Amino acid sequence: MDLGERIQSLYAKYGSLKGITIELHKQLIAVSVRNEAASATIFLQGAQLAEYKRAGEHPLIWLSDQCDYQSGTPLRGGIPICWPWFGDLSRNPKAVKNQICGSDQPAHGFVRDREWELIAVELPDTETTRITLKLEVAADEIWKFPAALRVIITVGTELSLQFQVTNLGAEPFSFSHALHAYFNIGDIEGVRVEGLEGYDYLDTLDNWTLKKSNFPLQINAEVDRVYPDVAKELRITDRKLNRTIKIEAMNLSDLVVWNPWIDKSKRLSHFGETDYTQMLCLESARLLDNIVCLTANETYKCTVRYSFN
Ligand SMILES: O=P(O)(O)OC[C@H]1O[C@@H](O)[C@H](O)[C@@H](O)[C@@H]1O
Repeated sequence: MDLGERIQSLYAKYGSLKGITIELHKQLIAVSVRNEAASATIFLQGAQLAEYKRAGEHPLIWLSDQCDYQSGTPLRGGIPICWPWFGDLSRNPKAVKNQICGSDQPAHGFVRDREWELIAVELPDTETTRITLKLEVAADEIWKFPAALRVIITVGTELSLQFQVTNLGAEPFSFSHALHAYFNIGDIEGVRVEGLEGYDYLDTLDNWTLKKSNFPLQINAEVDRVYPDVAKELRITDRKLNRTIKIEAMNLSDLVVWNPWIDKSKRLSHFGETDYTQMLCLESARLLDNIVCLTANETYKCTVRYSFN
């Protein structure tokens, strides 16, 4: 099916549902959701939630103005799904690395730029819309294990994402992964991340040295950290937007905190030089000692709830 036919078929299936619009952003198809509580935009490529906004409020999720909406290029911002490895493949445990053929792979796995299928749109009440996307991954030259992935996005007074993986083959496989959320913030110098105090982290900018967080985290330089086994509930307090964002992760033990600051911003794709002041990534993840191993027919599920007040 070409792009036009795909849009037509999605429109025929879901276009008459209240608050649902099928959109084309240059080369990419998105489903736009609007209900009494909130609005959101979800791209089929990568099952990537790109926007979420509660009615009358500032957007919760940051999306770059410089996205080019081209097939094969993940959008900068939103909540990319990183799977079956997170970050640099060479930094993943052997169980993940050894499954991947070819070491010269892009960061964050290969499902960010795959076309997912929209399989359900549900409207349980006037303030809630639930969107389900699915991707079947076949054994190929990079990855040898058939798997079914699902992302269930609930748009309402809060936003939630459930990620599921089922092993469809006979062999077990392992993966790391993350829901790489970019939060929209008023000004990076006025935010604090609370809930990490007392936890250890690996400072990837200092040769992965193990360090301890003693205070709520304030960001005034480049940050790229992996926190293994963190609290299930974290908060971002944002002085400028006068709000507190709550992140509740279920079955996701780890967290990555990332802000590129000034120099790295200049090297990033689709990222303006001062965009680092408006975003902060808190990425709920399963990494390092907490990677997931699935045997035949087994299903893994995790959920993150994002809310603010
Ligand atoms: O440019 P990408 O592949 O989307 O990655 C962005 C960032 O993603 C973060 O998760 C990593 O910790 C950073 O090191 C990385 O730069």
